[in-house]
Amino acid sequence: MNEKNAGPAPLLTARELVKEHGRTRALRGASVELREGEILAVTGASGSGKSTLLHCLAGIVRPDEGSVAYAGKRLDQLPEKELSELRRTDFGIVFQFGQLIPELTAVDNVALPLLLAGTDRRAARERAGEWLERFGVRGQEEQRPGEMSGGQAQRVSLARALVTAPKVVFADEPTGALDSLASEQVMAALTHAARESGTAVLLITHDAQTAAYADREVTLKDGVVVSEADVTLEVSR
Ligand SMILES: Nc1ncnc2c1ncn2[C@@H]1O[C@H](COP(=O)(O)OP(=O)(O)OP(=O)(O)O)[C@@H](O)[C@H]1O
Repeated sequence: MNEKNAGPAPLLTARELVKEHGRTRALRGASVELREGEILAVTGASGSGKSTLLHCLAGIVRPDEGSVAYAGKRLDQLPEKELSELRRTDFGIVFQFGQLIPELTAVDNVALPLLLAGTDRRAARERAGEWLERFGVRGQEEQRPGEMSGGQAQRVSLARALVTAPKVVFADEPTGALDSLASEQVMAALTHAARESGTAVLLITHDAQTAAYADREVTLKDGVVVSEADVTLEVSR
C-alpha cells in the first residue's frame, strides 16, 4: 500500500471484502479506501471484480465477508431502510449506458432525484437546468434520451448524479459506450464538476485515457487489489 502522511481523510473504506455470486468468487479479500474529494479509478481485466466492488461500496449489495465503512457507519450492517436513505442523500450513480428514463426530457430526468427528495417542481427544474448548463447540454433540455447523442445523454446522466450534491459519485464505465472525443468531454465535465463541489468519485474503467483523469488508481485482479498508485499523468483539468 502507498502510505501517505498528509492528505484528505478516508471517506469510504472497504476492508477484506469477499463476495460470491453463486459459485463464482467475485471478490476475495479486496480492500480499498476512497478519500474525501478524490477521484479514484478502479481498473482491472474483465471479470476481476470491479463492478462487484462498486456495488458493495455503494451499498447496493452486501459483502459476504469484510466491512464497508462510510462516514462512521458500517454500510454492510445498516438496515435496508437506512441504507437506501443514505444512498439517496449521499451517493450518486452513473452507469455505462446512462440509464435515463426514456419518456422524460433531459431536464425532467435531472430534476427527478430532487422531486423524490421533496423539492418543488419549479425549483427542481431550475436547478436541473443549471446542472445541464454546467455539463454543456442546456440546449438538450427538452429532448428525450433517444433524441440525443451518447455523449450528450451521458452528460445528462452525470448532471442527474450530481444534482443532489452527493458526497460520492460511483461511475461504472461511464465512457464505455462512447468514442474517444465524447469520452474526453464526459470525463472533463465529470472531473471539473466533482472538483468544484468536493465530490469524491469512484470510477471504474478499462480505458487508460479515462483513468488518467483520476488522482489515484487501484487495480484489481481475481477479486483482490494488486496495485495502488497516484496517477501522475496530467491531463487538462
Ligand atoms: N449477478 C451475478 N451472477 C453471477 N455471476 C456474477 C454476477 N455478477 C458478477 N458475476 C461474476 O463475478 C465475477 C466478477 O464480475 P464483475 O462484474 O464484478 O467484474 P468486472 O471486473 O466488473 O467485469 P467487467 O469489466 O467485465 O464488467 C465475474 O466472473 C462475473 O462473471
